[in-house]
Amino acid sequence: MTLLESVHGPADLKRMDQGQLEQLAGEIRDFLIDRVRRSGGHLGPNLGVVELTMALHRVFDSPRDAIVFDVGHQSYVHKIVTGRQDGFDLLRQTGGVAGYPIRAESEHDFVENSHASTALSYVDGLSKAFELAGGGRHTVAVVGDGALTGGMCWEALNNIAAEPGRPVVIVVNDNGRSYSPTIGGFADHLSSLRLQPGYERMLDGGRELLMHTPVVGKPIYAALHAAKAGIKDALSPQMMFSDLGIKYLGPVDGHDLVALEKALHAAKAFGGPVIVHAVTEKGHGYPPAVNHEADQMHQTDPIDPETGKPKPKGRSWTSVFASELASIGAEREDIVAITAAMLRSTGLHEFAERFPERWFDVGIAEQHAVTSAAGLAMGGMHPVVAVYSTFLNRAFDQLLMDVALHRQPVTLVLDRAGITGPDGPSHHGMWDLSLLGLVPGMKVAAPRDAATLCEELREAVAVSDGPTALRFSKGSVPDSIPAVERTGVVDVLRKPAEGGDVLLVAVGAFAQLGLAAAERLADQGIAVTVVDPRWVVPVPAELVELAQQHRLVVTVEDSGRHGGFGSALAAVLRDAECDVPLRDLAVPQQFHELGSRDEVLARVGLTAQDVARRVTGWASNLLLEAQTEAADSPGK
Ligand SMILES: Cc1ncc(C[n+]2csc(CCOP(=O)(O)OP(=O)(O)O)c2C)c(N)n1
Ligand SMILES: CC(=O)[C@@H](O)[C@H](O)COP(=O)(O)O
Ligand SMILES: [Mg+2]
Repeated sequence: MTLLESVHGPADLKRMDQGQLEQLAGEIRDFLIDRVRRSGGHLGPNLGVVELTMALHRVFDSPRDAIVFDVGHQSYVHKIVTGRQDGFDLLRQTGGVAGYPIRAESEHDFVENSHASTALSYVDGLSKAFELAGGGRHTVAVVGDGALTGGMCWEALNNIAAEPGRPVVIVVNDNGRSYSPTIGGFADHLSSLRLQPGYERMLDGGRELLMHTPVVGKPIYAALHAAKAGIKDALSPQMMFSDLGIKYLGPVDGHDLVALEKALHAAKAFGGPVIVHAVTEKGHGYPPAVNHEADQMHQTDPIDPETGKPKPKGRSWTSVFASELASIGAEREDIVAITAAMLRSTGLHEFAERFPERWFDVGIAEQHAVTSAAGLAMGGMHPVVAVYSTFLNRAFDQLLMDVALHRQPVTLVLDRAGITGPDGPSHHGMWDLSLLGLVPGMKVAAPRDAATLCEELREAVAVSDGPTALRFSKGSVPDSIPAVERTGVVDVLRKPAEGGDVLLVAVGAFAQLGLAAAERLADQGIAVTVVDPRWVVPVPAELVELAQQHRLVVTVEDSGRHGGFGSALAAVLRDAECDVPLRDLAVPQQFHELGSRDEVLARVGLTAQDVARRVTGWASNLLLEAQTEAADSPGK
């Protein structure tokens, strides 16, 4: 039996001696590499927190003490040492362990939301609750250097610093990277501290210095800023803002179990808010991850055991966007690009390589990204802000009041729109259409293939009097789904010779699904016209006339039903006094349990077969009614 097989909970860790712990760390790394190569997942981040997580579970008493992981993508080790090794055979899959903490999985898990920069707010609240309940419980936030660039962290720090008596431990997991190298003034100071010669000297012999390092106050980077002048000045007492009460311990070698445990015990004993600055390496212990040039295997797809590489995938929506934006950038100097710490995964890297002065990485700070874009637009630029759909949620007010209210020409490119899959319910891009439909002056396009993505992107950046957005899915993109004709902005993809009974309006990536359902329905004698609206906010007026030419309108969309395209079209038909019945098929407005994109879509009935079955039911009733009417009034 391996040591790892003997670990069923944190208590097993606490019994181990130093030699066993070192051996266990190696076994956990081997376990991670084996399972994540098979399933895909966040290999780099988790290899970087093996020792840190082991030390946390030895020093603190989870779940009595709450350990909260920011984002949560780096919680695999936490799961491994809290009795869930077996679930890794189906990591991030139905029936296995999720790739993020899940409360229903374990009492050791607190936060399921994968949106960054929330952990400090959670521990602020948890620590208040623990104190109100009598105290005696610690709260620990594990927050990455990337997550620390998010504004919520600073809001939380401001509150945590206000109460020096609360036992809040903030472990900064500083590996210098988000997806790409972490940016920003604070990150610079962290890295300057991490890279100062003095840091190495401290590591070698000055451990007691770490334990008695005086306080650093808010803003932390002000004290770290002094690090640029040399490590000794930065840590000298007069530099610290002790009156603000956040003690700073570090930097600590995040792969040295002894140093980590010393620092964490010191933090635990302190009894007030304290930061432990752990310096780690993403991918640590696995050279293919450490040396991975793009993002140190932040996120890997399943690796083919034969080739040792991820299975080849088709051309992605993201790659089509990446090359088209770079082309547009060559034609227009006013086009600038903004990423929130996800340059490559949102496809802005090609633009950035070609126009190094015209792109900005703002850190994991979507709110700032959108309002900064409004400023860039006011200054004469046309910003393109590329974010995953789900992360736009937190920048809604900035879009509404900083961009749209001022009618500024900002283009949002929402990647991973719709059901995404293995990253769970907080990652699905199912809220954007409901939110964007609320914004006066907003224009939203939903391309159906590579050709319409390029076309609609160009149409979007041509708009100069308000915000525009494109939304497209995760994964492979169809090259071209041709239209048989275009009516205004609406593309007709399928037109029955003798006129249609049903008008099927298929939004964006669901064009293929709509066409497949229409084929099934044709086999049953139901004539279906399939159209792609292309621009879905506001609803194209052409759809009213098209609806009036049919007995039934059905909409299919890969977005939340509440406030989605179908409900917006229904309102437009009502306002036009068009009484053709409409049925809207969309993602049910709920949090969808872990599963692949196809599994989740099948669960909610968004497959060609399900759509055809439901349309058959509706159409048959309508046709029956029509026949009955005809029989009841012959000669009419
Ligand atoms: C609000 C938000 N924006 C973007 C992301 C995508 N994202 C997931 S992990 C990550 C990088 C996190 O970096 P860091 O906190 O340093 O953790 P590390 O991966 O280095 O351990 C990003 C940007 C997110 N989860 N939440
Ligand atoms: C944790 C996080 O937000 C991302 O790393 C997430 O895993 C999305 O991954 P994809 O880029 O594969 O959609
Ligand atoms: Mg990091």
